[in-house]
Amino acid sequence: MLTTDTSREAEADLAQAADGPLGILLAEPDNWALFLDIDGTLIDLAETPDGVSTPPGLVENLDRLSQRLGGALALVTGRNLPFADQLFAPLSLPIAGLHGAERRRTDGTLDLVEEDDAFQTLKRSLTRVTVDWEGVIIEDKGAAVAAHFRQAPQWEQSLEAVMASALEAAGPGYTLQRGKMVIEIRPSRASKGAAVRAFLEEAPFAGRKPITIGDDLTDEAMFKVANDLGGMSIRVGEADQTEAQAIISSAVHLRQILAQLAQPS
Ligand SMILES: O=P(O)(O)OC[C@H]1O[C@H](O[C@H]2O[C@H](CO)[C@@H](O)[C@H](O)[C@H]2O)[C@H](O)[C@@H](O)[C@@H]1O
Ligand SMILES: [Mg+2]
Repeated sequence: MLTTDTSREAEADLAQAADGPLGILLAEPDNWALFLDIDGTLIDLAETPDGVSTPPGLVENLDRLSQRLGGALALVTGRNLPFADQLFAPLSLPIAGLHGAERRRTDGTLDLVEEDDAFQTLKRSLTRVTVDWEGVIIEDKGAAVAAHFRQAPQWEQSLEAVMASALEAAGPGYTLQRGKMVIEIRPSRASKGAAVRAFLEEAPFAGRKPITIGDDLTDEAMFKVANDLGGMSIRVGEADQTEAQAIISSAVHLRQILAQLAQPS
């Protein structure tokens, strides 16, 4: 029974869940691994980075689905690990954070990035330079930093210039990452695609084909990996250009499909 969004479109999505692109998870749960982006995919976008919330039932459904897949379900996000973890507590799923640069494996071991003094100085300087730019938010994620302009699109060009010169100061270990109303500097050592490949070398992901689901530019790297490995790539929401093989219309609809897939059979 649907508890939210009873539109015809949503019901059609639900009816198609078993027959649609994700129905394969029910048919062959031992053959597939699921890699899920967070913002704009599992949870709805909000005006500010801290303004997001986890919809009721999502944690329980992810837990059930993970069990159904023998644990082969991982989050792959631009967030840092502590923020993502508090969104899905008490679950502690395998996860790649900072766009793939950091990982927590299924066995709980961590692969983290140390931020150095120079990067801390750079983040402080970004905050100082933009302090009077009303609506701009600098999100400190440890070894990555995001400059948000969702509430202040008039600052986009200025932020592009500031982030470009900050990237030069950060040096070759970092790269620029564009996203929805955001410009980020993140470690260049791994992408979301590389994180998916790394998970696929480890139990319980090894030997399975990946299904990657995301909504933004950063997710294109994991779409490409899924396509290259004979898996499946799904974009949430329409995009002018994407490597994804299929589209799911919104995060709401994806959650409804996941809820159905998570139901006991
Ligand atoms: O890879 P994701 O899990 O999708 O994370 C990507 C970025 O998401 C967050 O920013 C985006 O969501 C915010 C909250 O809805 C929104 O206000 C912002 O405009 C979006 O760009 C997050 O703040 C970033 O750190 C993530 O990298
Ligand atoms: Mg996203």
